Amino acid sequence: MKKLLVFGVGLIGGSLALALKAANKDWHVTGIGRTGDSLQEALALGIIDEAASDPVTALKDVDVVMIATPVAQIASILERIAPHLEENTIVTDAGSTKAEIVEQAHRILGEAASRFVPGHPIAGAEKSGPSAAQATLYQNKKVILTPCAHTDPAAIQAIHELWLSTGAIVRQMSPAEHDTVFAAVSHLPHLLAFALVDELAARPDADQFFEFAASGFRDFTRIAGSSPEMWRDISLANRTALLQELDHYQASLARLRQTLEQGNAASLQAIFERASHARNAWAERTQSAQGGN
Ligand SMILES: NC(=O)c1ccc[n+]([C@@H]2O[C@H](COP(=O)([O-])OP(=O)(O)OC[C@H]3O[C@@H](n4cnc5c(N)ncnc54)[C@H](O)[C@@H]3O)[C@@H](O)[C@H]2O)c1
Ligand SMILES: O=C(O)C(=O)C[C@]1(C(=O)O)C=C[C@@H](O)C=C1
Repeated sequence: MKKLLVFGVGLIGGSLALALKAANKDWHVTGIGRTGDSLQEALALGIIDEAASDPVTALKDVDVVMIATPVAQIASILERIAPHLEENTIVTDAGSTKAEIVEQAHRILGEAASRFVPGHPIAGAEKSGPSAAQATLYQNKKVILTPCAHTDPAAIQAIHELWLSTGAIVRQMSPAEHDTVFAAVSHLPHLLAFALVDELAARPDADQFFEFAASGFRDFTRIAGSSPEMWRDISLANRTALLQELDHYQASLARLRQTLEQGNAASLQAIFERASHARNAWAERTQSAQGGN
């Protein structure tokens, strides 16, 4: 019997529990939450075998601790578990940002930081909570691990194998490289979607706009339905890289605005052709890699 302790049994932690159970019936999963209600829901859905409130007893004989809470909660959870971690317990996380979490883990866990394997599954949705969890969420999706030179290779291997068993494709990066990349391809797009919807919704005649918004608006803004707490925490934790991406985007919008103001059809066409070509080529590559994005 292998024991997994999940802090935060929502979309990401719950999907990991379901995927591991689907791959190997031997996993026993305990959940620790912020509210009793969501743990009861996770129990009822068969995501966890047990709900716990005291991390000290819950940590006994645990093989893997997965922290899948919003990123601003991770440091205080590490502080709660640090004094009670057993020699063989490996700690990992699923946070969407990595540099700040790695720094916190080193500071809080001390020696035991060698058994902290930072991770980030590149799979998700705009839905939250245990009811959104799915056993198949990670199939053919990338998971990024960001260990450092001090991370125990056996711990890295164990977390690598854990994700492989969910059907994921595992890659490694440095925390800084991770945060730079995901500021551009994940965090900025979420900010833009939130900003667009917020601006439209604040207009006195917003209802009319929403009444006629169709699939283009739906595609662009799906992610604005995501958890506000999660995205507040991601934005703040990756603030430096995100501000840089915002600057690039604002410069690009300013160029586009000028082109439009000038009525420069050739320039507009050139910008749209480059973007359309790059977007279609990316979509084809990710589709031909068995849907792995
Ligand atoms: N949603 C995505 O698309 C996605 C993808 C990859 C990674 N992530 C990351 O995974 C993590 C979880 O995201 P999610 O989408 O599963 O969110 P979620 O809201 O579905 O689940 C998070 C759960 O954590 C619980 N929680 C909050 N604070 C807690 C605490 N102090 N102790 C214990 N439980 C606590 C919440 O009650 C909730 O049940 C976040 O760090 C997020 O950045 C999310
Ligand atoms: O599909 C979505 O709704 C997502 O936002 C998933 C998404 C992404 O940006 O691609 C969001 C945050 C994560 O950390 C990883 C994946």
